Amino acid sequence: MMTLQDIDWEHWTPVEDATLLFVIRGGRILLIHKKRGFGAGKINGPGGRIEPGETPEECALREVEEELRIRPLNVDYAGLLQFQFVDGFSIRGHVYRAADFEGTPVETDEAIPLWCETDALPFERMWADDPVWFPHLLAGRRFSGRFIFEGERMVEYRVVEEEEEFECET
Ligand SMILES: COc1nc(N)nc2c1ncn2[C@H]1C[C@H](O)[C@@H](COP(=O)(O)OP(=O)(O)OP(=O)(O)O)O1
Repeated sequence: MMTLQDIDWEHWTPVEDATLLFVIRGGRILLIHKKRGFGAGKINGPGGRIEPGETPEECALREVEEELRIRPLNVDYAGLLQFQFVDGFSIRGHVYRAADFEGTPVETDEAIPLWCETDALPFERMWADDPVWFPHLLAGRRFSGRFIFEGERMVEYRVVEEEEEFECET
């Protein structure tokens, strides 16, 4: 079975680059029930794949607007997630948090909005990696994580807190 140590992470290039953006306000976090795309059927943050010519932050804002019709405000970079699947697929997630937003979240073709208390998250309906990095996200810390997945099963992971300056180029 593939392990974290089998991968040269410094030279690792993902098949896909994607984003996640979490609005966290007043003890609640805005999640979505994902209707299509990778991870359809799960609860996740709004987000999606980065398009050519787009920065990760531009993608994060575009995806939230497309999926929930809101505009996040006071956005800051939160972390980086590197997912390697044993079948060869890989995806890198650039994670952002926002302290506020304009508009009203609505259901779209892509997502159903879901406000959750930050101390009662529905991890059983989320990706298996989420419980290991959400504590950093919710605490306002920067983090990075490396993960091996076999299908939807998380085989191994390493998540660390990062310095403020840490950010990744695509
Ligand atoms: C493997 O673990 C993962 N955990 C979490 N929390 N989120 C993940 C994981 N793997 C991928 N993601 C996220 C990253 C992106 O937000 C989406 C994938 O992008 P998606 O397929 O939704 O991309 P779109 O461009 O929106 O695609 P469609 O236009 O076809 O909907 O999953």
